[in-house]
This record gives sequence, structure tokens and C-alpha cells, in this order.
Amino acid sequence: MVRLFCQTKMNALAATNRNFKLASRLLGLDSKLEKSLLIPFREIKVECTLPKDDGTLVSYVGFRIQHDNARGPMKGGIRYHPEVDPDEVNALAQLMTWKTAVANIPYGGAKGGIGCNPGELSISELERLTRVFTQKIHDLIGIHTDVPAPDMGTDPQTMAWILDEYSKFHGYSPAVVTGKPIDLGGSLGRDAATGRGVLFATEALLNDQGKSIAGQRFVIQGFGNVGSWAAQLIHEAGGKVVAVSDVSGAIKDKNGIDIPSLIKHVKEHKGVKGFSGANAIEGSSILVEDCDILIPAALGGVINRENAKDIKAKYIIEAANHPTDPEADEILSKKGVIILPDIFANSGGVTVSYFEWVQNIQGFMWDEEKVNAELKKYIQQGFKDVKEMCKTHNCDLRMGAFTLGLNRVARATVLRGWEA
Ligand SMILES: NC(=O)C1=CN([C@@H]2O[C@H](COP(=O)(O)OP(=O)(O)OC[C@H]3O[C@@H](n4cnc5c(N)ncnc54)[C@H](OP(=O)(O)O)[C@@H]3O)[C@@H](O)[C@H]2O)C=CC1
Ligand SMILES: O=C(O)CCC(=O)C(=O)O
Repeated sequence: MVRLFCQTKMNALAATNRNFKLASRLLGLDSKLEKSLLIPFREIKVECTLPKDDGTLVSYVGFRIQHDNARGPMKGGIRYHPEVDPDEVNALAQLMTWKTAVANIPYGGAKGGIGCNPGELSISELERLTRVFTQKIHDLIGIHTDVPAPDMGTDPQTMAWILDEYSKFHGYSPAVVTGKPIDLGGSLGRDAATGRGVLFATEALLNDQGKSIAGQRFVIQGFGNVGSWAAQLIHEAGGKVVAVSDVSGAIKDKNGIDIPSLIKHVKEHKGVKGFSGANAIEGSSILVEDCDILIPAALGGVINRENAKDIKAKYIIEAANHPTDPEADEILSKKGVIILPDIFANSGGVTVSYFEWVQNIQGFMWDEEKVNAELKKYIQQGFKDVKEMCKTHNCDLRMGAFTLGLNRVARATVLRGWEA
């Protein structure tokens, strides 16, 4: 009990449900419809027993939470991380439902995960674990039911193993996963898509404020797929990335870090630690470093009531999923900090996943220029739609995005006659 009160981070599901309720109230949804929208469609929990390289057996718990399919097949990433827990996966699945609706792509929402530390498993152990997980869920995913993709701790190779294992049961099915290698039907531009979407979303927000990326000072937490692509594209657009962190450590240079050199360093040393072109700082201070724009691109709940008051950024672009607790939202709003919410800011990844799925179904590959140009159109339209809801409901960008997403899913639910 005491520990509960000492926690600074809110439970992810409680936080997501709180935002859902606020948006539902703004839209005036009735309680039956609210219930249909909130309760997940299906929650899958499986034991994955892995024979380790040394012959011992270890068991991991895997989840796939399928939240909603009113607007189309369920869609969302699979995460390998030691902190994966059912409540968080549930929250992430629900966020996917609102995200695909905000992006206006014909999907619902799902999310999966295995509670493991991928850094401690060999490649062959990761492959066996992924294949066991796929064997357990193959009859519940599919091209027109639920389409997984990468998230934290997983990558195109993980998707290739899922594709291959799934295809043993159902025939060759490249469209059953997105974010897969190009050689197996992956889309050009998917690897960079979440980071590129973060760039386009930031540009849309700044343009709306009469500003541009050039000269803005950015701090980025997380330097994996999303953080490193966002950093590279922001750097190319003239933004100054002044501090970056990952699990290995954090670095800072107020004149701007040379991002291409940092990317080279991270490839060689598996982390930002030891980069000679910047000064080492405490990892815990990254979120409160002096900057104009803060981009959390790692874990959820990192911006909470404990550190919100010390944040110096004027803007927060949520590249990570649910990085900001509702309590922190309130503190930051009082300080005038503008937050571009996750369900819009990081929607570039799932949007290009949609393009990948479409290409697989069409059997026709787009060039990268087309992928990036289409992504830009979707993000710019998404920003306009979110702003419109902010005007209608006199609310902030998070509630603008939530009301937009909920409203679209609610309409589909009623049209299908599904309200409870
Ligand atoms: N991949 C995608 O397409 C999408 C991802 N997202 C979200 O973006 C976020 C990042 O995902 P992604 O980039 O794919 O994941 P990756 O696994 O590629 O990268 C995660 C990064 O976060 C770092 N990290 C983990 N814990 C901490 C910590 N406590 N402090 C600082 N850094 C930390 C990791 O460090 P290290 O490498 O040292 O372990 C790594 O740099 C997640 O919230 C994910 O849900 C959202 C939309 C789409
Ligand atoms: O690309 C996808 O399908 C999902 C990406 C994802 O997991 C996310 O947007 O959080």
C-alpha cells in the first residue's frame, strides 16, 4: 500500500482510461457506447517455453491484446522488454485504436509483447522465442484480422521470423506483418517512418505557431529506431539536437551534437555512452535539460508529477507511447507547455505500415519518394483534423486527438450495430 503512494508513475491503463473518459465526456458518448469502445475485443496470454542455447528451459509470458476492430483489422507492434505487463499492453492496444483512427487508416488497434530482455538473449534464442510465440497466436492473427509490426526491442528480423512461422500454417503471407525486411515485401521508408512522421508532425505544429525547425534546440530521450531517425531528420532540417540519451547513458552539447557521427558511434559501441563529440551527463537529467523541444522516444510514464515542474521545454513531441502521465499533463498545461500527443505524433510508423500492407495486397511496390510524400499528406491532414476538434471542443491537442479518434471509432461502431 505504502509503495503505491510512493510511485511517481501512474499505471499505464489507468492513465489511458482517464484520457478516454475525458474525451468521451467532451463528445457526450452514452455509457453503453463508452463501454463498447473501452473493453478490449480479446486478451491473449501465452506461456512461451524457450530452450536456451545451454540446454536449459526458460518460460516467458507473451501477450497480444486485440482492442478494437470496428474500422478494420487490428494493428500494432510487438514489444520485447523486461517491463512488459498486461496492463501496459492493454493501454498500448487501446492507444493503437485511437491512433489508427486519428491517422484515418482502415484499422483497429492491438499490441503485443513478451516480458523478456532481448539484450540478454542470443540471436538463435530470439528466433526460437519468436517462433514459439507465433505458434501460440497464429490462428488469432491474420492479414484481415490482426497485423503485428515492430515496437521496442523488436525489428524487421523479428517480423521475418513471424512471417515465416505464420506461413507454415497458412501459406506464404507477407501481409500478415509490417515493418519486415524489404527482401520479404517490406516497404521502402518504413524503417524511418516513425521518426519521419515525428519530423512532419513537429513541422506542422511549429508552422501553426509561425515557427520552423531550423534553429530550435531539441532534447531526445531514446536513440533506437524512433529516436535516432527523428534526430537524423531533425538535424538535416536544421534543428539543433543538444542532448540525447539511451540505456547506456546521456550526452549533451549546447552547440548541437553531430548526429551522423553519433549514429556511427552507436552502431560500433551499441550506445551513446563514450561519444567523444559531446559531454556525458546524468541519464536521469535528460528530460529537464534546457531546450525548446523535448522528444521522449523510449518508455511510457517518464514524464510524471515528480519531474513535470522542472521541464524547461516549450513543446513536447510524444514519439514514445504514453510518455506523459495525466498528472504531468495538468502541471505542464499550467506552465503553458504545448504537447503533441503520441496518438498523432508517432502515427507515421503505423501509417507507413498501412502503405506496406496495401503494397503487399496489391502486389506492387512503391518507390520511397511516393511513401514519404503520402506520409507527409497523412500527417498534415491529421494535424488539421486534430486542430479542428480542439476548436470544436475548446480543448488541448491531446483531447483534440482523443476526441477525433474516439468519434471515428464510435461512428463505425454504431454503423455496424455493435454498441452494447
Ligand atoms: N518502432 C516504431 O515504429 C514505433 C515505436 N513507437 C514507440 O517509440 C518508442 C521507442 O520505440 P523504438 O525506437 O521502436 O524502440 P527501440 O527498441 O528501437 O529503441 C528504444 C530506445 O529507448 C532506449 N531506452 C530504453 N529505456 C530507456 C531509458 N530508461 N532511458 C533512456 N533510454 C531508454 C533504448 O536504449 P538501448 O538501445 O540502450 O536499450 C533505445 O535507444 C516506444 O515507446 C514505442 O512504443 C511508436 C510508434 C511506432
Ligand atoms: O506499425 C504498426 O503497425 C504499429 C506501430 C506501433 O506499434 C505503434 O504505433 O505504437
